[in-house]
Amino acid sequence: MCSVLTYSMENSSKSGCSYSQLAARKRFVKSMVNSDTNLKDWHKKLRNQVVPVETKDEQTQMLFVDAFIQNNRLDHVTQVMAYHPDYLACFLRTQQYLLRGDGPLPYHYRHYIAIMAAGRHQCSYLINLHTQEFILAGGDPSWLNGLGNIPNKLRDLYELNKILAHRPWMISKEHIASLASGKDNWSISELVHALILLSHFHALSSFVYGCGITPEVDHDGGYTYSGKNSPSSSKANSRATSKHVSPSSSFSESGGDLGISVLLERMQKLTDADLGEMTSEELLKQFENIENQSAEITASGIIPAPKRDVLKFVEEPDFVYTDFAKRGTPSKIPSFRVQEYSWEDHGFSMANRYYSEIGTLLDDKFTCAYNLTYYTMGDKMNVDTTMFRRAVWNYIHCMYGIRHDDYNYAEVNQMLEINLKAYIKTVTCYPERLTKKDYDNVMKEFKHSEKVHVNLMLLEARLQGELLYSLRAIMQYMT
Ligand SMILES: CC(C)C[C@H](N)C(=O)O
Repeated sequence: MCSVLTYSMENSSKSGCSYSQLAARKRFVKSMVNSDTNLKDWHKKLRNQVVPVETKDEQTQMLFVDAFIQNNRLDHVTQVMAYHPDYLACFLRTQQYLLRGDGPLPYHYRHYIAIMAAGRHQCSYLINLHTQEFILAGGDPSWLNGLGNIPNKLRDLYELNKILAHRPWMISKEHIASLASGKDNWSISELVHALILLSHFHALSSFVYGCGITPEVDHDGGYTYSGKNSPSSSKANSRATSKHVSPSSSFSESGGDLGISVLLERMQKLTDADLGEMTSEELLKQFENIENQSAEITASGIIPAPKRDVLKFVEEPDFVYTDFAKRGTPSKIPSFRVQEYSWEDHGFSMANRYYSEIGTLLDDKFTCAYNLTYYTMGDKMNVDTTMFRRAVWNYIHCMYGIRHDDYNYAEVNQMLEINLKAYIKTVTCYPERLTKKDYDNVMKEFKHSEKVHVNLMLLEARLQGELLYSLRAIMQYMT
C-alpha cells in the first residue's frame, strides 16, 4: 500500500512538478538530519492513529480513492478525518468545489488565498500543500516569494484575512465596501468565494494543529503513516521534525479531566432537573458568565517564533485573538445573536445567491458535524451525547461573541472542565501554540477517534462563526 503514496509523488512529477519533487527530496533528506526528539515521540504515536490506507471499510476506501484523485495524494488530513467517513465525504465534496469546481476566482488565486489564510496560524502543513497546488494551477512562482510580489487585488484582501482569522466581530460593511467599490473591482461573488476560502483554511489550520497532523512524506519533516514496508517504519524516517510545536504544556497536568462516568452523571442530572423556563435576562447572564470566564483562561504561555518561510506570507504577525469579553468600550460591539442572523435562515441563502451551490455544500457539512454521533463515549455504549456536543459547539461560538438565545450556557461549565476549555480555546484561537501535552491532558478517557470528532466540531463551529460575521457584513453592504 506504500506504493500508493509513492505513486502520489511520481504522479506529481508527471503533472509537471519536477521542481517541487526535487525540492521535496532535498527537504526530506534534510528533515532526517534535523530531528526533534520531543516532537518525534508525538509524531511516532500519532502515526499509528490514522485510518490505514489498506482499510477494509468500503466507504472509506472509496473516499480515499476520491481524495487521491482530487489532491494528487492521499493526505494525512484525509486519513485522520476518515475516522468519520460520513463527515469526510462532505468535507471532500466541499473542498473540491471550493478549489477546483465552478466559481468566480481563478484557480491559482484560490490556492494563494489558502496560503494567506494558513499563514495567519503559521500552518506550514497547509502552506506546503497549497504552494505545490498553486504551481500546478499555473501560478506565477514569483508570488511565492511573499506578499510583496502579488497583484494588488489579492493583497488588498489581506486586511479581511487578518480580522476574520482572529477578531471576526470587527468586520463591517465598510471593509466590504472598500474592496467592492475600490480600484480592485472585487465583485460580490468573488468576495464570497474568497471569504469562504479564507474561513475554510483558518478552520482547517485549527484541525491540523488540534489533531497533531504530521507533515506529508514529501514535505519538510515528512514520512508516511503506512505499514511495515513503508519508509515510515525505518528509523531514519521516524526522525521527523517540525519546529512549531513545543513540547511543554500550558495546561494543568494534575488531572482536572472529568472522566466519562462524571460526565454521564451530570448529563443525566441535567436531563432530569426541571429548571423551568428561564427568563431571557437569566439566559443572557449565563452567557456573559461563560464569556467572562473564557477571558480568564490563558491559552498558552508559549508563543512559537514565526518561521521565515511562513512570515513572507504574513503581515502583522502580532495581530492575534483577543477575548471578545475584553473588546473594549466605548464602541462596545454587541454580541452576535444567532436569532437575528443565523446560518440556516440567512447565511445559507446569501452564500448560494452569490456563489451557487456552496451554501448547500456547507449546509450538509455543518449539519453532519453538528449531528454526528455514534451514541458512545469512551467505552460506554448507547449514550445520548447531545449535551456534551452542544456545549463544545456553543462554547466555540461564545468565544467569538456569538450567542444562541435559547441555550442555557450554564451547561458549558457542567460539560467542559477547565483543561478542556483551555484546549478548545487554544485550538480555536491560537492553534499554533498547542503542545503535545495539551492534547494528552484532555479527554483522557475518550478514544482517539473521539478527540478527532471534537476537532471536527471545532473546525465547523469556527468556520460557521467566521461566515456568520462576514456574510452579515455583505448583507449590510448590499442593503
Ligand atoms: C465527541 C464524542 C464524545 C462523541 C461521541 N462518541 C458520540 O458518538 O456522540
